[in-house]
Amino acid sequence: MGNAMRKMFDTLFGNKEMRVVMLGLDAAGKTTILYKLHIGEILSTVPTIGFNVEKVQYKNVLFTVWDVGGQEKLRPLWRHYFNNTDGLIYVVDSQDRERVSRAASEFKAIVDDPLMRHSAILVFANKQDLKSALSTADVCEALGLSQMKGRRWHVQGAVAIRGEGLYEGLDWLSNTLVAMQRSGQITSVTAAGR
Ligand SMILES: Nc1nc2c(ncn2[C@@H]2O[C@H](COP(=O)(O)OP(=O)(O)OP(=O)(O)O)[C@@H](O)[C@H]2O)c(=O)[nH]1
Ligand SMILES: [Mg+2]
Repeated sequence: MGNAMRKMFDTLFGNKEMRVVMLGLDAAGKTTILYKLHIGEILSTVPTIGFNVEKVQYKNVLFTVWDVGGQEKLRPLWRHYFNNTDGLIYVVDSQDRERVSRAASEFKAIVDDPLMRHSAILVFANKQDLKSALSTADVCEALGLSQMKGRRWHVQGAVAIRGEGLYEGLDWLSNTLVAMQRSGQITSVTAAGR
């Protein structure tokens, strides 16, 4: 099907395409989440150097999900993925209590970036299977989500290695982005249009 035809079908049937960037500290579980959503399987992962990108269809939304490596030396590259992003998925390793404040400061830098100011924010409080994991409410508090004004956000507890919580999170993200766009709200900013 040609591009123009596809666009017409998409408009008729209400299909939407959304760009999502998935960030978080190294070993938070981002690549595990991406492939669980894309192929329905848990792959054994290695630390991501650079990025992975895959399409994920959920209901009538086709997400293009960018999963970017989270190691410290790679974090300055994150901002190169912000352009034209409708949704941020921020993944936190809930068991990594030592680095939760670092996870919070990196999160703040992302959501304060002018290119990300309209994006909907889904936080996965991942690794809830581990005994000493922070609760979803603790992760919410550590990231200062309640103090964020004028933003659409949601925290979802998850166990990526079992696929738990992932579709609940995507459900929120797709419903929120579709509702925002239907009501005329902007969800993304392009660098050129700043
Ligand atoms: N126990 C547990 N382990 C998990 C969970 N999700 C991911 N992991 C493990 O955490 C490790 C890191 O997962 P990745 O998906 O590679 O992490 P990442 O966020 O992509 O890391 P970078 O690519 O370095 O940024 C792997 O050994 C995963 O199996 C989870 O829900 N529970
Ligand atoms: Mg990775």
